[in-house]
Amino acid sequence: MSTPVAVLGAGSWGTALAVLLARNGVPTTLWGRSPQAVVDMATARANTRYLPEMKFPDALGITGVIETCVRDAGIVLIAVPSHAFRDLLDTITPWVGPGVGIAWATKGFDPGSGRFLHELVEERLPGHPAAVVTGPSFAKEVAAGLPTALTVQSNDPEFARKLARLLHAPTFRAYTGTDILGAELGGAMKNVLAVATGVADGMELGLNARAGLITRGMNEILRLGTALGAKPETLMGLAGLGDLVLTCTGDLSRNRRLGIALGRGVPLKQAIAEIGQVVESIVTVDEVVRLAQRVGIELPIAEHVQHVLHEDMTPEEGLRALLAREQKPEYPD
Ligand SMILES: NC(=O)C1=CN([C@@H]2O[C@H](COP(=O)(O)OP(=O)(O)OC[C@H]3O[C@@H](n4cnc5c(N)ncnc54)[C@H](O)[C@@H]3O)[C@@H](O)[C@H]2O)C=CC1
Ligand SMILES: O=C(CO)COP(=O)(O)O
Repeated sequence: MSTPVAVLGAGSWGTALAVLLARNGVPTTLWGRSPQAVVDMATARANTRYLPEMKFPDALGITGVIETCVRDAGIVLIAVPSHAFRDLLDTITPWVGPGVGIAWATKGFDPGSGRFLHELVEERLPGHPAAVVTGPSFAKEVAAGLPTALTVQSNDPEFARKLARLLHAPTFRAYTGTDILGAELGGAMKNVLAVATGVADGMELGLNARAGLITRGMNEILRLGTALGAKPETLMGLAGLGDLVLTCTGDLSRNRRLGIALGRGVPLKQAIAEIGQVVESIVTVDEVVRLAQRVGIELPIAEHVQHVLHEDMTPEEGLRALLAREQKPEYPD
C-alpha cells in the first residue's frame, strides 16, 4: 500500500491536491479547521465553499481531528495560508512520526519574522525530509482536469521523487529538484508582482505595460533570488517565471484580481472582501521588501506595490513614480 498522506488545510488548493492524490490511489485524508465545513464536505462529498466542481473520490478521508490525521500519516502536506503556517506547524510537531516527510504548498513567508517556511520546518522537525510543492497551478483548472505542471523541490531527492510520483497523473506533471529556497522565493514574489500587473490592467494601460512589468518583475525575482543563493534555473522555471506569467495574466488569480480592483479605484478593504479568499501578497509584500533591504537590493516594483497596499499611495501615483525612475541599463554588464 502507498504511503498515507495527510493534507492539512481545506481551502481550494488543499482540496484540489487531496482529491488529486486520492484519485491516484494514494490513501489520503483532508483535514479542515472548521467543524461545520468538515461536516459539509463529508456530506456533500465536495468542498462546496471553495471548490464545488471537484467531486471527492470515495477513498478520500475527511476529518476535523488533526492529531489522528497527522499521527497516521507517512507524508504531511500543508496547504494553509502563510499566516497560519507557523501555528499549524507548532501544533502538529509533537505528532509527526520519525522519518515522516513534510511538504507544503503554501506560498509566502512567516509573517512578522519574514523567515522562509522551510526554515520553520527544519527548525521544528530537523532531519525530516522536507519539500515545497509549487508552480503555476490554479486550483480551479486542476479541478477541471486541465493540464498542469508543477515542481517538488526538496532537501531529500528520494522524497521529492516519491511525492512527485504520488502527485503525477495523466494531466498533472510533477517535476523535482533540490532548490527549496529558490522555489519558495519565486512563489512568494510572483504574488506581489501580480498585484502590479493587475493594477496596470485595471487602469487599462495596455499590453506593453503588462509585458514590461512582468519582465522587470522577473528581473526583481532573479536579483533577490540569486543574492539569497537560489539557482537561476529554479527562478526561470515553473516556481518562478512559470508562476509569474500565470498569476500576472490569469484572471483566476486572486492577487491579480486585487490589483485590477485597485487599478479601477476600488478601496483595498472592499477589494479584499469581494475576493473572499486568501490574497497572499498583502502579507508577503512587507516580507519581500524587508528581505531585499536586508541584502541591499532595490526592488522598485515590489516597493511600489507595498506603498499602494499599505501606505496610502494611489495606484496612479505608484505607476507615475515607477515610470519617473532614472534611466539605467537593462541588466548589469
Ligand atoms: N488556490 C490556488 O490555486 C493555489 C493556492 N496556493 C497557495 O495555497 C495556500 C492556501 O491557499 P488556498 O487554498 O487557495 O486558500 P483559500 O482562500 O481557498 O482557503 C483558505 C483555507 O485556509 C483555511 N485556514 C485559514 N486560516 C487557517 C488556520 N489558522 N488554520 C487552518 N486552516 C486555516 C481556511 O479555513 C480555508 O479552508 C496559499 O498559500 C496559496 O498561495 C498555491 C497554489 C495554487
Ligand atoms: O498560486 C497560484 C497559482 O499558481 C494562485 O494564485 P492566487 O493566489 O493569486 O490566486
